[in-house]
Amino acid sequence: MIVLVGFLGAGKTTVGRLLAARLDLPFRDADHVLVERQGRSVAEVFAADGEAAFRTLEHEVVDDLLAGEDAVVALGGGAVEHPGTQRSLAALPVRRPGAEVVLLEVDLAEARARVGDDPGRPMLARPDLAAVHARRLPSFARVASRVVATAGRSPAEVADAVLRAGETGRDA
Ligand SMILES: Nc1ncnc2c1ncn2[C@@H]1O[C@H](COP(=O)(O)OP(=O)(O)OP(=O)(O)O)[C@@H](O)[C@H]1O
Ligand SMILES: O=C(O)C1=C[C@@H](O)[C@@H](O)[C@H](O)C1
Ligand SMILES: [Mg+2]
Repeated sequence: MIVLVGFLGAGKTTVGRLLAARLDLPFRDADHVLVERQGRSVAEVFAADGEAAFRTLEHEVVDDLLAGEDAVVALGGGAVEHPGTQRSLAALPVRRPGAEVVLLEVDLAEARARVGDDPGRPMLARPDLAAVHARRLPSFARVASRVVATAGRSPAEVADAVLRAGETGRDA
């Protein structure tokens, strides 16, 4: 199992699909599963129930995916904000030997350039998005077993780097 984490716009969904195709594994995206279960968009859940409720729903989805069939799993950009999700990710290599949590790195400016002002990503409306990005960095680092830079790389090049990073833990 490969689990992709990283800030919104890092390319988890895009690269995850490519990796799954290359590895001949199913692709699962926590945001898509949550939306399917809720019958509502991410933006609708944020607007009606708030971010904390979204994180609780997201945690349930992530735990199910981590315990489920072998797959490439893309998480939402804020999944590490939930302490239970952090614990589940930290425990993954013990629960599933060989499983990897891969951090796709992106800085805030690049992330913003990629996603624009997508209304489907309600976190973009936060005036303190820079602080959100900064406070997630240590959580990403704590749960990741591999780290892959995405700046200046196409999604296909990022997927290559994820596969290469298996040997060293870092793709530099
Ligand atoms: N390496 C890359 N270089 C340039 N653009 C990219 C790259 N990876 C993804 N993108 C583009 O950035 C946008 C966001 O990508 P994607 O939806 O895969 O990000 P994400 O990490 O899944 O975000 P979220 O956390 O919001 O789900 C898409 O338009 C995608 O085509
Ligand atoms: O960074 C975030 O907090 C989010 C990222 C997306 O993947 C979605 O999970 C949602 O838009 C929240
Ligand atoms: Mg995504």
